[in-house]
Amino acid sequence: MRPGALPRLRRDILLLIALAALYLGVSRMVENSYYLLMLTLVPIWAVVGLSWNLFSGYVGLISFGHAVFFGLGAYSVALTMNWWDLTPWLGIAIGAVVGAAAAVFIGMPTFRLRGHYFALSMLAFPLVLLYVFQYLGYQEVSLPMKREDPLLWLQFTDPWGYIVVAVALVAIAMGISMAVENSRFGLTLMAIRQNELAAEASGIDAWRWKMRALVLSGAIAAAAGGFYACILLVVTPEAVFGVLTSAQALTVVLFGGVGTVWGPLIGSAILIPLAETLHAELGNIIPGIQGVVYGLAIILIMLLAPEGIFWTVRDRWLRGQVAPAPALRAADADADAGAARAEPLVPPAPHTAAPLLEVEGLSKSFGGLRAVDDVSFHVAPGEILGIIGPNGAGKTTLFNVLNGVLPADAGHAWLAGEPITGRKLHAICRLGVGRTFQVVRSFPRLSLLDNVLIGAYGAGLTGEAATAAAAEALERVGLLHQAAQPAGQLTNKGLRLMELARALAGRPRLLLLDETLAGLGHEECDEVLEVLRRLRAEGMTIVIIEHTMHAMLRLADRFVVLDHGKVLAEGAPRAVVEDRSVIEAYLGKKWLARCST
Ligand SMILES: Nc1ncnc2c1ncn2[C@@H]1O[C@H](COP(=O)(O)OP(=O)(O)OP(=O)(O)O)[C@@H](O)[C@H]1O
Repeated sequence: MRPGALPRLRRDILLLIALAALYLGVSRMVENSYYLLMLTLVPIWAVVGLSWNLFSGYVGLISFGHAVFFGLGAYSVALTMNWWDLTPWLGIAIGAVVGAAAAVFIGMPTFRLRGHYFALSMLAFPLVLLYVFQYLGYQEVSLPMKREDPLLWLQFTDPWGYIVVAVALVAIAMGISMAVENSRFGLTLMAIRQNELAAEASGIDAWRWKMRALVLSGAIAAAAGGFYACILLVVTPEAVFGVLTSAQALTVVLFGGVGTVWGPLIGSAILIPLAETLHAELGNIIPGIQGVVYGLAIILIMLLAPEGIFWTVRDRWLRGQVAPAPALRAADADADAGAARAEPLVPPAPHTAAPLLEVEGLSKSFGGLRAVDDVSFHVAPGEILGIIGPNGAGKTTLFNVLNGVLPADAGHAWLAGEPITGRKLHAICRLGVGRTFQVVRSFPRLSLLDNVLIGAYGAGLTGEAATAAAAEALERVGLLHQAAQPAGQLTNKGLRLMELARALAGRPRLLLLDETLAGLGHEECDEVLEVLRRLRAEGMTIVIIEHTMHAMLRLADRFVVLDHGKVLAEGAPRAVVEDRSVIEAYLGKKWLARCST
């Protein structure tokens, strides 16, 4: 569980129980059968919305095709009842398994796609299944009437029975969503949504987590579809695989609030009654009025509250309130973690003459441009190596190849003898390569502590051990007192130190720092240098790209100079900055004049 999650979870569960009791109480008083049906549909669409939110809301990949899971669930119940006389309870369970399996098949080819390409590809799956089920002759599958045992066959004479089951279903889906949101799972998904590359560079296997989210989401949507079949008693491809089904799932979440358990509930509670009531009153005059309601809802929400009602209301509520007190002290977290965290945050430098990082003949081209050209160097344990060179020399590309953001065209690199080239970004991080970026990659909506926790999770830590590692990393960079602050509110210095802490929480053996001092004032620069020196004193090995030469001269043990992708010079800092070729290619005549005075 995430730090500080328990009180929030308790409060949310109590609120959920109160709302469920209120809903059941109010619906008990309703007698009109159409409105009873509407009151059954509200929780069902909330469940579908929750399932959509579990994937698209947290991961950030918009799905236009959740009808595929819903439809498979509906057909699972209808067909298993017809073929094998199975109770819908079993049919719903089978549907959930089918939905989860479908998620794996859908996720495998589509996770390569980004943004609207992913969204459009998802649209194809329910459309394909719609025609497949029509072709197979399942245009209209009725559920056999079984009135003898209403609870077993989910065929109630009192329509309120359906509402009770629907509320139970939404409570389960909410429980699952709350558990996800307050756990490592949810935090990891939110990090992937806010900055996938940063999450990967922190050791998170984004593909695997996305797949887990889609499997869970598919299973829940299918369960909702299964119960929907029990209410309608007839399943047709258009009703369950149709575009309106996916649109409804998406709309209730966008309207209520994306990335929160309450969003789908709010969206469903407002939009379903609105659409159904208008349909009942005006359906004869304006056929398809529901589609109009959902379309208008999307337009309105995009204009007035783009993140949904929940976030707009919450942000207004919180505006002007004082930021919460610091979440924890590192010492407390350490005590909590007990024996769970045995390894130190900065591993002692090995007593060996062998290099920690070896790079041999590394090359990377973009079309005809050789950004990194046959680069070789090594870094000793505990050393700080400065990579310098003019703009466009290939420094960042070198880092990108070293930590797996880009594949190398040629050459190899080893970390403590283990090959790292050819491995994936998160795998290289797990081997012990921590990275910060030239343009800071934070998770802006998450607190500082949560940002750094991602680094600990990426290293495979969980629970108290992860919290302790994150708190210790924040303490090392001097940010523990701001642990509860959202990263989006940090200054440039704060963000750069946060990235450093996130890399440290993953217990790296080697840190790759890309222009960590960029944009900092003199005093801020000194503060960050002090943090880096302390890390070096503890044995951390660092490779740092930096243009601020006066800082580099005070920090680095050795320089490698890159120019046009090639190593131009290498050696002790003083010798390198007095090298004529380096002065001509990078430092300039002003530097020479300054050195000679
Ligand atoms: N994804 C890319 N696609 C095409 N060209 C790229 C890409 N990334 C970098 N380049 C080019 O490769 C060269 C090296 O870029 P790189 O960012 O590695 O240089 P750098 O030394 O880090 O520069 P700076 O000091 O300005 O950050 C540049 O000419 C750049 O335009």
